[in-house]
Amino acid sequence: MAEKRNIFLVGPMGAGKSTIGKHLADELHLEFFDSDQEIERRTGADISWIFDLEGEDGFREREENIIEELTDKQGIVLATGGGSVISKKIRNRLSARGIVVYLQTTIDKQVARTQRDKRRPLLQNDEPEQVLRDLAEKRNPLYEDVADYVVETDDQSARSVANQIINKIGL
Ligand SMILES: Nc1ncnc2c1ncn2[C@@H]1O[C@H](COP(=O)(O)OP(=O)(O)OP(=O)(O)O)[C@@H](O)[C@H]1O
Ligand SMILES: O=C(O)C1=C[C@@H](O)[C@@H](O)[C@H](O)C1
Ligand SMILES: [Mg+2]
Repeated sequence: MAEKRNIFLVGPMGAGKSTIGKHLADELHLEFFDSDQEIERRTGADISWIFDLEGEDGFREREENIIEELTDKQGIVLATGGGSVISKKIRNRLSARGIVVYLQTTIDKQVARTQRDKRRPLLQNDEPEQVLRDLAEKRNPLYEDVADYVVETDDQSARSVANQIINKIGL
């Protein structure tokens, strides 16, 4: 990958972007970033708090800025926020600056993987499964549109998904 030295992970909440991204960066000796964690680190506020204070629009603006900045780097693995692809600007930026891998999963797995932690404001309601279905309907075409590679994550450990990505990309 002479001209494209970054790997960007996209996909819905619970697909494993943050977890798999760390394994991938370790294996490839690349630097790891996570847009959600970077926003939290810089603001000193967790994502739910940012949603409360600034609304989703405020969060999306921060997300766009941070992804623009991080994608200026070379030699990174970036786990993006699950909703970041709704921005055309972000999709274009990801495509231009690296290899984009869409981590796919089923709604059932998403529910199982996200139900225990309270970090995701969009799922803090009585019908998280329905929310995930509605988001999938809107966003799956966007993940597909931006992806160079699609990898299914349901029946493998995070570490083996990372290895599968490495094999697929041919690194
Ligand atoms: N392939 C996998 N097999 C089993 N568990 C997994 C797998 N991938 C991720 N997990 C677990 O699922 C949970 C959610 O994963 P993670 O936080 O990496 O998702 P994410 O895609 O980054 O979500 P978000 O968009 O909300 O940041 C974590 O507890 C993680 O350990
Ligand atoms: O799918 C989404 O819209 C989100 C996913 C998470 O990564 C966070 O960016 C936030 O909880 C919103
Ligand atoms: Mg994450």
